[in-house]
Amino acid sequence: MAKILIIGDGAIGLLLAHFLSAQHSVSVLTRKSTSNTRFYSSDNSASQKINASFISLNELNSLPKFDVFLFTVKAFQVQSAFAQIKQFLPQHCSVVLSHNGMGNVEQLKCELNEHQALYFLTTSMAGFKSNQYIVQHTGNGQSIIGGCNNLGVKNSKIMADQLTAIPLLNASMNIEQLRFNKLLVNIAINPLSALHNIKNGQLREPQYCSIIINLLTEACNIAKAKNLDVTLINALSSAYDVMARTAENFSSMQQDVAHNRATEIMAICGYISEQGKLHNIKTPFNDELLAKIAAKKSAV
Ligand SMILES: NC(=O)C1=CN([C@@H]2O[C@H](COP(=O)(O)OP(=O)(O)OC[C@H]3O[C@@H](n4cnc5c(N)ncnc54)[C@H](OP(=O)(O)O)[C@@H]3O)[C@@H](O)[C@H]2O)C=CC1
Ligand SMILES: CC(C)(CO)C(=O)C(=O)O
Repeated sequence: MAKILIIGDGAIGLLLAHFLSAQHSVSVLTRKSTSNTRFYSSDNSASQKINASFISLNELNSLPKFDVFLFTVKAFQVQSAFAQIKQFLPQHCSVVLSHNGMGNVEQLKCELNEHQALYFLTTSMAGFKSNQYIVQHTGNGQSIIGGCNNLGVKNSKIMADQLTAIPLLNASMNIEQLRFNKLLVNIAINPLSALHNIKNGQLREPQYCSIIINLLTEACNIAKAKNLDVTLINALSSAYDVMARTAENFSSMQQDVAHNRATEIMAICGYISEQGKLHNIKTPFNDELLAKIAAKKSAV
């Protein structure tokens, strides 16, 4: 049984707390009340109490050391959350990041020692919070974990076994490729659904076809420059497949914009724009969408 600290009690943090607490001792770092009970709810069954301790930052000093630190905050919150937690990392531990979009891994790699393994967890499970203390589990999907530094790559299978309470979890030796594949889906769906205030399935209408092709063409040019194995036809096919499977859902970015919250646009189209500058590749469609979504709410 590992001692796991989940940083962030959002939808994904609560879903993972629910599943992992079946096999491990789980604490969840929250900025909200620590005394309220949190609940997990799914379509077919009654709500269940999440069997984890909810703690605030100033309680961390007095707790025994954790083995695993799992960051389930938004992409643009990782650096500040990590800065708060760094002093509590033991010499030997595992750090796991889980968010949509790119970024953060290179910065965190430099902050960890050779005994601190770094992993990335991508997940297609879906949930939302119906209030501050209840998570609704709305979709079952695969989760994949892969190592991001030497120790993480070496131990990725062991880590997947340790976190096997997460449904449909597998290990990958090429997590960067998988992250990029997920990025392509998010580029095709998130900003356009947010801009036009529509459900994912509505993006299959013909008027969105050319912009989706242009956005993904730019992203594929970046992937090639990074020697990743990506083709436009596969990127389009995955994006339209997810649109069909999540046709009735609003994307996370649509929900962020609708609730006037900061979005993850910098880690999605912003990443393509930034990499375009680095590799001298033009990315006008991603640049334009980045500007339009950033104008709605500053993400940083
Ligand atoms: N929800 C989903 O179905 C899916 C989400 N994802 C991705 O997973 C990531 C998390 O998503 P989601 O759970 O929906 O996002 P939320 O915004 O619901 O959760 C993030 C949580 O982190 C908390 N937080 C941020 N910074 C800190 C900090 N320094 N210390 C403590 N808590 C902190 C926030 O607290 P506060 O409320 O106080 O700001 C918030 O509760 C995102 O990248 C998302 O794109 C991926 C697949 C599916
Ligand atoms: C896969 C997709 C697009 C599902 O809505 C998603 O990851 C999101 O909304 O952020």
